[in-house]
Order: sequence, then structure tokens, then C-alpha cells
Amino acid sequence: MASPTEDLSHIPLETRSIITTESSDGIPFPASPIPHTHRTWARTFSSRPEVYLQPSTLPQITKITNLARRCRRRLVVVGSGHSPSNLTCTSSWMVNLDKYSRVLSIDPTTGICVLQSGIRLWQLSEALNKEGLALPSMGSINEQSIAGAISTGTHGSSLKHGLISEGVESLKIVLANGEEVFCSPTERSDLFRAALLSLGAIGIVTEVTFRAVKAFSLAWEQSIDSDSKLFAEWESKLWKQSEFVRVWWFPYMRRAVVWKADKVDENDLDTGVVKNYDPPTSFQDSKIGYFVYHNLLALARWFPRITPWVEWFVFGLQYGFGNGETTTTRAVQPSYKAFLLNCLYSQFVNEWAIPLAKGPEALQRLAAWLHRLQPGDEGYVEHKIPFSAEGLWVHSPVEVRVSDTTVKTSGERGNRPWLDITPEDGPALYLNATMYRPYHKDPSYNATERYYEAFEWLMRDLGGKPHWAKTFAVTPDEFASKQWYGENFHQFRKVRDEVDPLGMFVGPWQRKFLLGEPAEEKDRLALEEVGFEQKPAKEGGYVVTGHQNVVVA
Ligand SMILES: Cc1cc2nc3c(=O)[nH]c(=O)nc-3n(C[C@H](O)[C@H](O)[C@H](O)COP(=O)(O)OP(=O)(O)OC[C@H]3O[C@@H](n4cnc5c(N)ncnc54)[C@H](O)[C@@H]3O)c2cc1C
Ligand SMILES: O=C1O[C@H](CO)C(O)=C1O
Repeated sequence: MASPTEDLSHIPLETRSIITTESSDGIPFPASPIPHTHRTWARTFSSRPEVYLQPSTLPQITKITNLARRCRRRLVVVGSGHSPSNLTCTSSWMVNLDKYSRVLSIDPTTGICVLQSGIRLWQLSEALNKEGLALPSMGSINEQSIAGAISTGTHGSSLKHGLISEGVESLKIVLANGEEVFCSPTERSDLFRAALLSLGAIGIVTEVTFRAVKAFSLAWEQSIDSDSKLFAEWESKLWKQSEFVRVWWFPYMRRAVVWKADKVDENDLDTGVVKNYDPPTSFQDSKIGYFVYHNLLALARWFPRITPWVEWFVFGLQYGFGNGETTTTRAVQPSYKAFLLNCLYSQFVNEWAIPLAKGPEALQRLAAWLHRLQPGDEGYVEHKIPFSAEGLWVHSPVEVRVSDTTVKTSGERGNRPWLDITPEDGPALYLNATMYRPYHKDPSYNATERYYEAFEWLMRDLGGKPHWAKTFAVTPDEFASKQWYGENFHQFRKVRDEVDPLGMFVGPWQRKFLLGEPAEEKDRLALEEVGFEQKPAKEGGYVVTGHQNVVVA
């Protein structure tokens, strides 16, 4: 690494001179020599950090933290930038751990692996597979860093599993004072429960000890059928029929795809009784299907009324126009492949967790609202949503998934994140309302805002809480309210304030949703970043700009 003064000509002189003075220790300050533009996966937000850092050693991470304090800068750690909100945006210092991503050890017998926290889930899956191991459960993609997936409460879909973070045995985290500390369910468990879902507000998670499971293949099948069948089987069978079950619901067709998967017996695979095979290429996985759907979505920006027809046409080609057995697709794939979903285009996603039993009511009320059903209409239920759906057309599917965080995690065991959004006393249902942004252009006629306003109203009415990573319009008071997190929210705050009293890991997102606005400007934290301004970007989405707090208490 060349001398910081040569490399960092794009950063303010004042900061540069501190960095230079502190650089006689021989530890490189791993900053990008050129300005970096950070973009979220969906390109909904971008920002220009003052410095972009990719450390590859612990001393470098420690040095960054110490220098950020000296230079009075906020630090943001970014994984793969897959969180859809402006959570990872900053004009201050951004740290990415793609070069701090080694597997430090794997024990094939116990499944315990020790990981540098920047490792992406696809890299981890590859490394585990070589040792005959796998992740116990996964969400729809494998691009996330392990730390990023943990930090927002990422989940898959299974009643036998909770959040991805339930496999975490212990963590190491570099705190704002530059020290790396260890935490686990039995050592500093308050810190552990905060760091397990930290939204970047606690420190830099540097090392993750994770319990993997024996590698497995999944025999999966999916069929499309009427949603009334789904509701009829909800309690008795739907979510219990296989270890992994996920559903995609199509509100205009009133149909749903059920995907279910079970582990294949190891002996059957070894002896060749069962063989891995991929499913046929689906419409949306083909170049033509991808292109056709993208353009139909673009057309629907101008002619939203065609949206139900687009849904029928595209998903008919994708899953079949009939119902039931004739639409079934099957495959047997290694787990790291079977879980993956083609997420297609830039999108907004608004996802909430509600108690599982409320699922049929949620979907029936949402359908009644979207279809503007009147008493006497087939499928009518009273939706009670106090907003109009007149002239509103929305995209599909709504992703319908489950988890049960009560099986392996709890406060008593010391491994339930303080900010876990799922019920503490039973299984959770996640509803994820997707709105695509064809060619990075938002749907027209305020469709997203209107849809999400109603969707969120309904989710609240059913006792839900929003997924931390995604889009939501929630007031800070709601997060801090008794009904939502009880004491847990305050426990998180207490730990946070103790380990980061100067606000090195606080930006406008954390301020708004986790800390709440201070009574007076002088009460802001010395290192926090403030004042996000969002301006429309030429490429679509928003450019986010913030600045360091200058009012030092
Ligand atoms: C296409 C797509 C599919 C998705 N599928 C699912 C799904 O199936 N289920 C689900 O629950 N979610 C899903 N998500 C959401 C996704 O899993 C989360 O947003 C996850 O946090 C992304 O990981 P990341 O590495 O990109 O983290 P980022 O988005 O970069 O960061 C997320 C948070 O983690 C913090 N962070 C990252 N690294 C560290 C670290 N080392 N130390 C401390 N804090 C850190 C960041 O500061 C930030 O607050 C999906 C998102 C997309 C775009
Ligand atoms: O946020 C998410 O995006 C995909 C859906 O496209 C998914 O499964 C999420 O969760």
C-alpha cells in the first residue's frame, strides 16, 4: 500500500494529515485510492463515502476504528449491499470486509466453523461442501456476507428453523474503542444478543463461529393451485408437510405456488437410488422469459390496468395455467442450489412478520382490498383497511414464508437477538410484498406508496413487525413501544450506548429507528452522521448525502 497522502488526495486534508501522522506503525490504512460509489443491489440508493476501506487483517480493522475516532468519523460496515433501504449509505467512512473473508477452521465432525465475517454465503457454502457440510437453512439468495445476513435477521422458510443467526455459537466484534471482544450465549450475552441483529450499530463483527450441518440434498416439488386450497390446508398440513415450505401468492389470479422440500436420505444418494437433477429451465430463467416479463412490467408503468393480465400470462408460462398435479415441477439438488431463487429485477420489498395463524386472514383481507370486493362478491371479507385501492395495481408475488425462532433460540438460552421481529411464543409468518422497478424505474401513480401504506396498516392490525432490512414507514415510537419489543428494545439500546457512547456506528437510519431523535441538537452523539438528504439519481433511485455532526456535546 502506497503512502496514504499519495493515495488519499480525494479526502479532506485535515483527515489525511491525521491518517499520515498515525501511519508510522507499518500497518496499512487500506483505503481505496479512488472515490467509491456505493450502490444497493436494487440501485434504489447510492452514496459516496469519504473513504472506502477494505481491510484484510485485524490490525487494519483496529487501526481504522482508532483513526475514525481520532478523525471524528462515523463508520459503516457494508457486506454485499443487499439491504434494500438506505441502511448502508454514508458520506463518512465505509468498511467492506470482502478481503476479510477466510474460513479459519472447520471441524467436519461437529460442524463448527470459524469464519472471518466478510465471507459471502456462496463462498461459505463452497467451503462447507468440501468438508461434507452445509448451512442448515438459507433465504432466497447466497450473495450476502455472513455478518450482513445475521445483522438484519435474514431468514429462510421452515418451521424447523429460526433465523439464519440461530446457527451462531459466538462472535468477535471490534468495538468503537478499537478492542476486539468475544461474546456468546454465556459470555457477555447481552452484547451477543445485540450483535446477533445489530443493524451495524454496535461495532464491526469480525469473526463468526457457526454450527453447520451435514451436507444434504433436497428433493423438492412445486405446484400452483387456488389460494382457497392453501387456506383450507393452512393449519392442518401446509407448513408441516415438509422441512422447508415456501409459498408465492398471486393476488389477482387468487392462486399460489407451494414449494416444498425434504432432505434426501444420505444412503439413497450414496447408492444411487436417488440422484441429483436440476428442474427444467423455467420461463423466467430463460433469456426470452426474463426479457418479456421485464418489458411487460415496463409497459405496465404506463398502462397499470394490464397488470393482472401480465400476472396471469407470465406466471401461467412460468408455473402452468391449470391447477394442481399437472403443474408440478420436481428436482433433487444440493441444498446450496435448491434454496436459490431468481430474484429478477430491481425491486422494492416490504416484509413483515405476523403470527402464523393470522396468515389466511391477512391474505384474504389483502385480496378483498386489492379486488375492491363488495358484500356478496365471491371471496368477500371485510378488509377494514382505511385507504382506497381505486386505480391501484400491484405486482406479484407476495412471498409467504415461515420460521420458528422458539425451537432453538430464546432469551433464557441467551441467543435470541434483542431485535428479533418474530413472536416469542410461536411460529412466525413473513409476508413480503414485492414491487418491481423495471429498468430501475419506479412503478407509476404512487402505486408502491399506496400499496405499502395499506399493507403496513394491515400488518400492524395483525400484530406484525417489519423486517429490519427492508422498506418500511414506521415511526420510531412504534419501535420503542411496549407492544412491539417490550423491554428488549431498551436492552438493545442500553448495550449499544455502553459500547459506542460517541456514536461511531450511528447514522441517520440508526438515529431515526433505533435511538430516536434527541431532545436538542446539542444532545447528538459526537461521531454520529446526520442529515441524510436524498436527491433523485439520474440512473433512478436516490443519491444519499449526510454529514458529520458538528455540534459536539
Ligand atoms: C435479492 C434479495 C434477496 C433477499 N432474500 C432474503 C431472504 O430470503 N430472506 C431474508 O430475510 N432477507 C433477504 N434479503 C435481505 C438480505 O438478506 C439482507 O438485507 C442482508 O442483510 C444482506 O446482507 P449483506 O451482506 O448485503 O449486508 P448489507 O446489506 O451490506 O448490510 C446489512 C447490515 O449489516 C451490517 N453489517 C454488515 N457487515 C457487518 C459487520 N461485519 N459488522 C457489523 N455490521 C455489519 C451493515 O452495517 C448493515 O446494517 C434479500 C435481499 C435481496 C436484495
Ligand atoms: O428481499 C427479498 O427479495 C427476494 C424476493 O425477490 C426475497 O426472497 C427477499 O426476501
